[in-house]
Amino acid sequence: MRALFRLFQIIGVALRYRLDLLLPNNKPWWLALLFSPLALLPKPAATDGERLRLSLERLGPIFIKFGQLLSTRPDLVPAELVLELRKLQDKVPAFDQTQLVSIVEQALGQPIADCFGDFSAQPLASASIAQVHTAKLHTGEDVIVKVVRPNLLATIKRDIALLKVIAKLLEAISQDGRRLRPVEIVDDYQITITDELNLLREAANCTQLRRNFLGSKLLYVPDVYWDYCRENVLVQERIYGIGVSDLAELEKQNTNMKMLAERGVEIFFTQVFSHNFFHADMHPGNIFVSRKTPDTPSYIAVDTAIMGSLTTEDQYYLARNLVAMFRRDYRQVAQLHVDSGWVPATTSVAAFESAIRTVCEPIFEKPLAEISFGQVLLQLFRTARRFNMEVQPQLVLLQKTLLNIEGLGRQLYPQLDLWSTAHPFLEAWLKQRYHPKTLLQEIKRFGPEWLEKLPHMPQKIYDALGNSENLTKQLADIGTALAREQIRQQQARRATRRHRLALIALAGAALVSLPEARAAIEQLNTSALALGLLGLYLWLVS
Ligand SMILES: Nc1ncnc2c1ncn2[C@@H]1O[C@H](COP(=O)(O)OP(=O)(O)OP(=O)(O)O)[C@@H](O)[C@H]1O
Repeated sequence: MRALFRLFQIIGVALRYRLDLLLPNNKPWWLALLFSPLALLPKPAATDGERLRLSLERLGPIFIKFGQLLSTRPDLVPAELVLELRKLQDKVPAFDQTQLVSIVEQALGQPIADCFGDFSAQPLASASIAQVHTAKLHTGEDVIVKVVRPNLLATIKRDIALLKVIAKLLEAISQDGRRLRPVEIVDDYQITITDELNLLREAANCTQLRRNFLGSKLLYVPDVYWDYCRENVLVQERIYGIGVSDLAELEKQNTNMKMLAERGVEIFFTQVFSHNFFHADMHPGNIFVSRKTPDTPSYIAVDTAIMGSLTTEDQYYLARNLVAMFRRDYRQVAQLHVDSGWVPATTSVAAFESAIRTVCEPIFEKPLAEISFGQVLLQLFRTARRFNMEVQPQLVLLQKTLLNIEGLGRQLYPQLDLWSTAHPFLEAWLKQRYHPKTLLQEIKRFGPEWLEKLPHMPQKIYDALGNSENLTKQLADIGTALAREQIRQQQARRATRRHRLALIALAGAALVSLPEARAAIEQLNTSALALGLLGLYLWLVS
């Protein structure tokens, strides 16, 4: 019942903001008929993007977050909508204080005062999924307490189910709608938002990221207090950095902006290639700059809910692709896409190469400091999609993060030359991958596993041979059935021909035995007779 009410609410908002005008032009007749009365209404003054943003804001946090996700998919969503959706803010009112206390106490199984010395009921931040409070542990450490909003799961489930219905409808009504891949976007969203609900997952990601950068000059990750972490409560060391978008404050302490921007890029590539574990929600609200050593500045990252990692193969192909792209070796880029299996093996490498060249040449004509790495990848994936590249969620996540990092870096230091920072890193990584030392390490790493499997190998080979024998037999059976069917069809064709021959012979005998018919035949000229005989012959053999 609630879902039905919500559906009507969504339809009401969609009509109010004339979202029907956003639908593709080639909609089916019944839908056009359904919307035809709306044509009588005056044309709205606001742009498509503005109306979409306002309607999402009206539908609440789950839709706002969905809009934010859409804004990170310029590979699918038109640029005008992306710009407008980026304005979506999910700052929502804090939830009731008594509810807050009861959630924390229930989760931790003890009164708040027993855990924290100084718990602030006033949130430091309040977003759609969770809100963050400050506190002090009895041992003296300053911490933040992140608490998931109550009753969120049911709301998310209901809203996502409705979003899926809308997405399926959009896919069903037109080809343009399908091209936007709405179902895929909603699925992606479902995974992201459900992951964000589980703070134990975020805590585990945080611990791993912290370990990866322990002792690093580039990035600091706050510690997690595991004793106080539950699925809906996270307690973490409080950090006191400068927000990365607070340029005035950064300038005030004479931060080395060039180094800061370059270190951002270095962190990204270290995470993707050295650790294979990257922070995939790098928006400015989650990144801080340490107040220590402004001449060699370092970052602090929070909110590790969304992390990405690639398969070893994707890591390798990505590195080679980036290097080939920047050498403008489009043939190799196309070939790598085929070799990696990102596009089907049947793809014409020449046609793909030409398409990549068409989109990339205008980008590479610019000076290096103006080239957007993220845009290059975006254009590449867009082109690859036309060649049936399967969507690789982790690669999309990576490309989105790269766009974020780049945007951030250029804000700090507009002349940032990403390629000069990234290139040596990628070349070194590729070289190191084939270094005998690395191979030895791999053997050491996987050696015990291989040894473990070795005694079972003869049995496995025997089974595989058995399976292949079965397969051969099955193929032989299929072959026999096909041959039988062929023989049956041949026999049927022969029988038809015999019947037709008999029919012609009978008709001929009848014609010859009738004097009138004989006279008529004699009247026919040779070409008509030849044509008739040819017709009879074709009928016979058809
Ligand atoms: N360890 C911390 N120390 C100090 N401030 C923090 C810490 N963690 C989070 N914050 C503050 O709280 C804000 C929200 O935290 P966080 O991003 O983890 O929550 P969120 O609900 O996922 O928000 P959003 O959806 O906007 O990313 C951060 O932008 C930051 O200002």
